[in-house]
Amino acid sequence: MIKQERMVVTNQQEIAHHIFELTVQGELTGEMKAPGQFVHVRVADSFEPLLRRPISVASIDFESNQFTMIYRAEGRGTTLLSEKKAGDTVDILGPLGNGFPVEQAKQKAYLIGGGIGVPPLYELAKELNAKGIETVHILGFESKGAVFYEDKFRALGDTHIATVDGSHGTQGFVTHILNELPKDFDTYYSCGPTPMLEAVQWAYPEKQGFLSYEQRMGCGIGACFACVCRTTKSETDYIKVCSDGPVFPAGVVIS
Ligand SMILES: Cc1cc2nc3c(=O)[nH]c(=O)nc-3n(C[C@H](O)[C@H](O)[C@H](O)COP(=O)(O)OP(=O)(O)OC[C@H]3O[C@@H](n4cnc5c(N)ncnc54)[C@H](O)[C@@H]3O)c2cc1C
Ligand code: FES
Repeated sequence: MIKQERMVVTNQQEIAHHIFELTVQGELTGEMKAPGQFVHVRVADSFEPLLRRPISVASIDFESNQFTMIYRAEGRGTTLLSEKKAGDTVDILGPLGNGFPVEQAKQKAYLIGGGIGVPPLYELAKELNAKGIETVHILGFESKGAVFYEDKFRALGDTHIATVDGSHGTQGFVTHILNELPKDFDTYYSCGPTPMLEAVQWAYPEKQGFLSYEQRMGCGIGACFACVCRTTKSETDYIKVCSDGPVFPAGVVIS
């Protein structure tokens, strides 16, 4: 069930350049169903900025009723959010959308992420590992200073890093790493910039894949049509990324 709750900040820290890890506590956590779901965050108590910011759930701890988000503070809203301290409260609406289908992987999965698309793959990796699925993580960032959670992913499986400027790991994009890796997996999951999702789909036309799309949002609950995309089904068929997605099987969304 979707809830709106003033959740309590239990921790906030900068874990890479302009990248913040924010953990909050409250009953809304208990409603989360799948990795890849997101929440809609009211970044300030003032009238402005009015629109909530969509942020993915990066990690869930049901025992302590806490979940963690990882976000890049770049615009006005996320910069305001980065000023929250432990003990403050944040107005959160969620959980929203449909996440990654964990049950679809059989033995081995590739998790492919780019930039701020990496966070939801962490909870996904945890849940797949808990089910005995081997995960390989292929993660792309701008530069060494923007890399986060490398050790946490390594603790869960084979992890490969690409940076655009070559300051860490392989120079280039995740696709440079994919070209070198065997195709011995049954399912891939991906989240990141749309051109990256397109490239991943092209790389594995024969594999089962699930992609998480990012789209500008208004309501976040399927009521305003701000986030519609066309689909491959027909000229007139549309989906709403917020409520039908953000995760879709490969080959469904025309981006
Ligand atoms: C389903 C989903 C999950 C996301 N998960 C994460 C995450 O885990 N970590 C993270 O850092 N970012 C994530 N994003 C992107 C994040 O929502 C934007 O970076 C953020 O809204 C920008 O807000 P701002 O205040 O920094 O920028 P501003 O420029 O002040 O934003 C102005 C308006 O544009 C919208 N907007 C700007 N950029 C984006 C964008 N890329 N996607 C959607 N709306 C945008 C804002 O929501 C706001 O309404 C996600 C987006 C979606 C749709
Ligand atoms: S954001 Fe309103 S319908 Fe998707």
